[in-house]
Amino acid sequence: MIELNQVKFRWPGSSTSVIDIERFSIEKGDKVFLKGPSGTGKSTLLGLIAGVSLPDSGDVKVLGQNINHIKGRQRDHFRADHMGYIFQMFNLLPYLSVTENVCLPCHFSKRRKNKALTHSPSLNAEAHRLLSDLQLGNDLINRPVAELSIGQQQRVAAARALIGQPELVIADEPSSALDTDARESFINLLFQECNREKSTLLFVSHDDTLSPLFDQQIELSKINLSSKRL
Ligand SMILES: Nc1ncnc2c1ncn2[C@@H]1O[C@H](COP(=O)(O)OP(=O)(O)OP(=O)(O)O)[C@@H](O)[C@H]1O
Repeated sequence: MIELNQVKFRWPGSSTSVIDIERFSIEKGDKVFLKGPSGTGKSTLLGLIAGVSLPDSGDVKVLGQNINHIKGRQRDHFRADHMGYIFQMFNLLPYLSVTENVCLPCHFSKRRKNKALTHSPSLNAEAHRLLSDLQLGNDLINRPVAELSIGQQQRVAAARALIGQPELVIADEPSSALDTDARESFINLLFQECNREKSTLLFVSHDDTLSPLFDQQIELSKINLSSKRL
């Protein structure tokens, strides 16, 4: 599902690479918990895997496709078709409603739209199914997303990543603003949706109590030569 070879990445203006990974791979269907101290490059690595950032050298392959060799717009399409991304800052569109935000990936990807429609009679119905499983009340679904609490926005971001069952779900600190009960239903839904289509889950968190739930736990410093130099 994911294969990195000799990948180096340096942020503009920085004198050293934040990512320096010789080899790293994740099998299809695996649920992987990625951890490491703050500022060591976890979000940067997720951005490279999603093709949001491009490495200075090396290969990043997702589903056998070398994504740093795909041109800009095609890369955006590839991401929309195959990946659901829960960003640390959510990246929701504040002027759209909750339902509109969740359905958004299906407007960029026919593949995701068709998959969503195999589960529910309409995109809105599928969005509402996911939101209801995430315990987000019906009264909120038509509200502008900016009016929601941070924990509620986090669940909208999760539903948006899961709609249309992408093969790869990338989650960057997705449960940090949730209380214990909401966190449990959040993780359950994430696993249930990923199991349904054998989606791969790459989950970054500082909450170590969640790590035993995953198939694999990876400490970034173990694979990243740059962390070892810090
Ligand atoms: N857009 C950017 N421009 C320049 N430097 C950046 C940018 N984003 C991150 N960095 C730098 O890259 C390093 C790694 O940051 P990153 O966000 O990947 O760490 P992280 O492990 O995800 O941290 P946290 O656990 O706090 O979210 C940091 O030194 C950070 O300052």
